[in-house]
Amino acid sequence: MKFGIIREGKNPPDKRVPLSPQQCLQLLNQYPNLEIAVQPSPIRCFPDAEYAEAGLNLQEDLSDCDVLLGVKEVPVAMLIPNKSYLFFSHTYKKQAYNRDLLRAILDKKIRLIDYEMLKDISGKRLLGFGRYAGIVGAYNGFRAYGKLSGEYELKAAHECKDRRELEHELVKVRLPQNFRIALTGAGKVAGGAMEILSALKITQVYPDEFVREDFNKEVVYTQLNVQDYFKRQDGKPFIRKDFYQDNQGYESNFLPFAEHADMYIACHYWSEGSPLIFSRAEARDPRFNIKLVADISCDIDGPVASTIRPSTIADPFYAYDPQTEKEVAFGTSGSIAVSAVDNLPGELPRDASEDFGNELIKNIIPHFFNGDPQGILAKASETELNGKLSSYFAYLKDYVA
Ligand SMILES: NC(=O)c1ccc[n+]([C@@H]2O[C@H](COP(=O)([O-])OP(=O)(O)OC[C@H]3O[C@@H](n4cnc5c(N)ncnc54)[C@H](O)[C@@H]3O)[C@@H](O)[C@H]2O)c1
Repeated sequence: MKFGIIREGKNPPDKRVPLSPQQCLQLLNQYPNLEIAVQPSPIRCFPDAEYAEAGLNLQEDLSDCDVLLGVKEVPVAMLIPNKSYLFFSHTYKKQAYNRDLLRAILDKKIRLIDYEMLKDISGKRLLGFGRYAGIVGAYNGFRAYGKLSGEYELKAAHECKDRRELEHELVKVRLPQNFRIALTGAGKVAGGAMEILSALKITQVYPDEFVREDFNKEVVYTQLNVQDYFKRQDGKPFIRKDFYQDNQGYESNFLPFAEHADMYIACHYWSEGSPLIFSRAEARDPRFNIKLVADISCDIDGPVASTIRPSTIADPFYAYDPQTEKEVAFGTSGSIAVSAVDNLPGELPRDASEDFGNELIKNIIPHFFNGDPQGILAKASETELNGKLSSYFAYLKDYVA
């Protein structure tokens, strides 16, 4: 079997890779029947020279490969017919902007395995860039706080060579006594963000303690899950499974936490129809105390009222005025500072890529060699080599018609 690592073709260019040079070598050692070719690229975070130095073949034409691996959507003109591809296609929710891409994939008889659809038997996603989104997003939150307070200045994450340098920057962070942080979510993004909180040695407390206790001037944070920031409208106990099955009949329970928090790090997943976490009206409530939101989830005009637009790596911060419901200059009195970069892993592309590659090697690649007994690859294949949608994605028929 021959794998090919494709050059990213989407604009703006993405520097991330699915496998680093060392990870390619690890795979070649592990699977004697495997070959790997790398398409040259001027923009990768691991330059061509590093792949070449590792002894890997750089080749422009990947038509002799069986499986092609990328990161972002592959432009239609770059698709090679009759191959298996792995990348993030953003098509499973029938996203209109990628309809022509999926049509072309069917037309060219390509098997598309979408990274986002690779799940274990319990339905948990097996790989993604979420952890590094959490790491960089939380870091950006503390960078924003330094600017807001004028107490310290952190280097931008994308100017740090790697995660080590980024963590080293954290020694500059100075927070006031009694500073309190609320964090929503319990997935990979939250895990990454909590790595930064733990590097800062910030103490975690239970949600009920967070709203009740005095922490004797200690800086603390609390992690809130759906049952903490939402409640049932009928007052009955919250059962997570029921909420995931049907999100109607719930409302926000976030205000008690917003009343006791100075900073909010949003790491939840949010689905259409779920309650808002805090509304525009709640942001105006005199009890609402949050001054800074690091919104890693980054749903625009969604559950976090202050996230009115995404920000960029080059210009990551803005502010929201709850009274006028408009954007104002960062630092404006009475406003909520916002950090809402929507491509966070791109700020630390080497570390994020290595983390992704490790999960790919551990959780996915073995199934190319073991007959895929649990159907992990099969269930993530939106299309087949015969030019048809797979049975798992038959619901996309009207989308590609
Ligand atoms: N800004 C970026 O660059 C970036 C990068 C990667 C991921 N993300 C976003 O971060 C978010 C979290 O990603 P993840 O992989 O940790 O997600 P996940 O699927 O693991 O879910 C995270 C948590 O969200 C909560 N949750 C689940 N369903 C919910 C609902 N309907 N309403 C409210 N809360 C719910 C639960 O606590 C769950 O543990 C996603 O929205 C993802 O798109 C952003």
